[in-house]
Amino acid sequence: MMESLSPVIGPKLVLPAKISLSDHVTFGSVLPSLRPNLNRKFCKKLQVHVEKKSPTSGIDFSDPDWKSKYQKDFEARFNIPHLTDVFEDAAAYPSTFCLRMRTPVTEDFADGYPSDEKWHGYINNNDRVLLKVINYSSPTSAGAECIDPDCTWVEQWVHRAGPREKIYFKPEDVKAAVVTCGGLCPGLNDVIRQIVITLEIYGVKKIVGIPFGYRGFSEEELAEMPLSRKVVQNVHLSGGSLLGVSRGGPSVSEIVDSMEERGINMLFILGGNGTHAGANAIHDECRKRRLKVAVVGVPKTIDNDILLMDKTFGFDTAVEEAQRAINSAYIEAHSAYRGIGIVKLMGRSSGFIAMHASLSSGQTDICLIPEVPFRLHGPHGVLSHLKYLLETKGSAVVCAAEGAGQNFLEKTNAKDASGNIVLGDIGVHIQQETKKYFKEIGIPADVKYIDPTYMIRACRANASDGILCAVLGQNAVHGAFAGYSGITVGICNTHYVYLPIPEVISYPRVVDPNSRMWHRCLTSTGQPDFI
Ligand SMILES: Nc1ncnc2c1ncn2[C@@H]1O[C@H](COP(=O)(O)OP(=O)(O)OP(=O)(O)O)[C@@H](O)[C@H]1O
Ligand SMILES: O=P(O)(O)OC[C@H]1O[C@](O)(CO)[C@@H](O)[C@@H]1O
Ligand SMILES: [Mg+2]
Repeated sequence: MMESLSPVIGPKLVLPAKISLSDHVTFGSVLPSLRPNLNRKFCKKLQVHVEKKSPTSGIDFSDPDWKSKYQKDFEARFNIPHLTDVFEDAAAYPSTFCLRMRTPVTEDFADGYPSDEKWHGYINNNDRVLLKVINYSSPTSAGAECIDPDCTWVEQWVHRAGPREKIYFKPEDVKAAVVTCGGLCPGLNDVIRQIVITLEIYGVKKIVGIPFGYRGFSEEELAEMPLSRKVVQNVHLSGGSLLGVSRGGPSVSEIVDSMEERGINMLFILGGNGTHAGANAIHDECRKRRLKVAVVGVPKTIDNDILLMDKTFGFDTAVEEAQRAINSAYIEAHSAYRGIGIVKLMGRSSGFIAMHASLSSGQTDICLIPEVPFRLHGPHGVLSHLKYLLETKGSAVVCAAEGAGQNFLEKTNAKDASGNIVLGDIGVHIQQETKKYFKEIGIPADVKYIDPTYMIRACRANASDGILCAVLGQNAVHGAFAGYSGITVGICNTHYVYLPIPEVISYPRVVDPNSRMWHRCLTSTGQPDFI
């Protein structure tokens, strides 16, 4: 059945005024700037949560000043909350963070490591990073992200991350806490380590880890873990989280009660979309209670589903591990008589892992992601193509993201402790349907199924993620000392930035089927349209 919806954006639409919701129209195929305008019914169908308020709705593009108005609005949206917004007279102090340091004479460095030189390597509060760097000449350009119908160039600046000259906390008054929430992700220990090391360089002595995610704030048997450079020195050499992770847990007000009791005034929260929603709510609650607290997030997700960033830490490592599974599937399939290897990879609502692992391995013939609808049966379905591949190549490899093809599976309505929907197993389904299909048509096929599940995230970070984690961890501490709260750290166009939390979690980032990267994946696999 076809549904229709009418995104409202202005007089001239880049998209047809009425989008027919057929299998061809997905959230990802709609221009990113228009996505927030899509109606909830449409987005619910695609399991994508959409911001209520659109950044572009209500803009009159016939107004000659629309661009400056948009830029002003953008600046306000990307303003990063600061302690002085609430505490106008909050005192600022010269930073105790210094790189030209001397070896401390004693263990006592309450004022930061000693230095005899004036340090001039700080970031100016007015430094900005350009969020979007491509000037698309036409909305029809592959992957074009447009604000107005003509795809006019609009500068979008965000705040540069790094150490500031003035800090808003005296190190001796700080009790800093680190917490890791959600699922595991390679690099969690690397980030914890850098946060602790950087806090010590500022001169902070009271640093604790909250065990097992937000639950550690409420469950009495979970004692906070004292952290120091000595404790974290080698933690990055193993995967997982030194502190443990969990889903679900106490309410925001219970968390803030616990922070007050413990005297925590700097909180570093590592997690994905859900965790960041929690972090923002904790920040809001602290403001409501007029607590001088800095809450800083560090986005963690192997799924890479956080908006605006080049990538999130752990993603690269997960892709590297995932391609090993694809390689095994390829070897099995290639060595078998008429072999088919099927690999299922994590990716709840985004197919980034499957797409990148398919591209990096170069051994995938069919890549299936949640953002691109497909059929299994029928003349244009996946199974017919598998038959063709067996006939022409002798073997085939399918890589499916866990969120792909959920429409083929029965919904259980089951949810995890955080309220995330528990998905059906698309990998097993494809395996069963493939076996059935080839049996029915009387052609032999040797089907091998690999589900690496937790193996792609329960490992230590690779070198590239290790560096990203180090920079993000350090910047999180610089942001907190600079007096910012309700922010998260990220990498945009290879530069490091602070972003207000609501802007990065208004909906999960998904693969854009109109992007060059998806086109490259299609070029690499050579797969047809399965619709
Ligand atoms: N809207 C919300 N407000 C407050 N807390 C939330 C919200 N959503 C989730 N949380 C809390 O954040 C924590 C982590 O959420 P979730 O399990 O969804 O993981 P995540 O951060 O999205 O990471 P992952 O990518 O592994 O799913 C949980 O403890 C959950 O209770
Ligand atoms: O089994 P768990 O811990 O709930 O985690 C599974 C989920 O975690 C993720 O890796 C990250 O959100 C998803 O891809 C996956 O659905
Ligand atoms: Mg989540």
